Amino acid sequence: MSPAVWADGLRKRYRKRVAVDGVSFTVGRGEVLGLLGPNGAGKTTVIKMLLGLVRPDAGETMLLGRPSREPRARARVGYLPELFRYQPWLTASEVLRLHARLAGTAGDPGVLDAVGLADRADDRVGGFSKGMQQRLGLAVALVARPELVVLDEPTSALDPIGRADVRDLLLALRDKGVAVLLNSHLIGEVERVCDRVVILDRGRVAASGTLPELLGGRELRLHLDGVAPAAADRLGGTAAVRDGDWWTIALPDDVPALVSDLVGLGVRVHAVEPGRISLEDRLLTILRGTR
Ligand SMILES: Nc1ncnc2c1ncn2[C@@H]1O[C@H](COP(=O)(O)OP(=O)(O)OP(=O)(O)O)[C@@H](O)[C@H]1O
Repeated sequence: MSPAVWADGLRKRYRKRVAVDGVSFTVGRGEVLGLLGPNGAGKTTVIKMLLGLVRPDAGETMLLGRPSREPRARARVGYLPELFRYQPWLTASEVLRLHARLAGTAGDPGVLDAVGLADRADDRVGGFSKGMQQRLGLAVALVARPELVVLDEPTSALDPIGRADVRDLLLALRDKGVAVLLNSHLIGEVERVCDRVVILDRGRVAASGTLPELLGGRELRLHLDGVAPAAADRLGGTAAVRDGDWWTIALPDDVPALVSDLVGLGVRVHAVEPGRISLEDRLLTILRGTR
């Protein structure tokens, strides 16, 4: 089956400013991909090129196996834009009916419930709080039962419970085989739900990979006591980071040999575990390294 998103060599320049400079990536069916990067990195421009809302200067995009410019490709795609407003005089269910009709489907009657707005179905959107508008935006993105959902900052206005609800919603979509492209500055949220991450910086892909590829397996944490200078040398000397009885070192090739050497040097080894840095730390390292 063709991937949900296929983007190859995307470029976009606004006057003299290069916004996107050769970006390629894919989103598999049923995969949740996070797009991360600092302000102005080009994330929204990439999303708009994918959806045919901005014309790329170069590069190609396919959605669900069809060129993005074909309306039939976009019919199976749900989109929550970063900035949006619905007609304030319509009720929530009228907004949804309108969008279902525009998509040419009967619409999914369960979406208001899924976003926690079932009890506000007949209220006018003009009286909704920001977070409620964002929930409605999510419902609009989902109403036509899409195979791909593109969400640009879906939780910026949501309270912590709302964010947790959206996380559950995204995981449920993935379980149904729906692909999700998520643009969010909330790194913790991306870390919790995304299978893979693409990090953009100044219009280019600075790094990409699965979370284990980006975060895991590079460090080892050890809980030790009785570390004499010889043992500290074996741990890497000044390269080892010590926090009380916990030591963090670069992952050695042979962990059992290290442990046995430490024991031989009189160290008591209480715990040895893979060190996993946070996505936030990794992101900062990558972005600082590319500047
Ligand atoms: N319509 C436009 N006209 C001129 N420049 C634009 C336009 N849209 C985006 N840009 C420029 O392109 C660059 C990338 O912007 P974009 O909105 O894609 O970034 P972003 O990664 O989504 O940022 P943020 O995290 O702040 O939303 C920025 O330098 C921006 O000023």
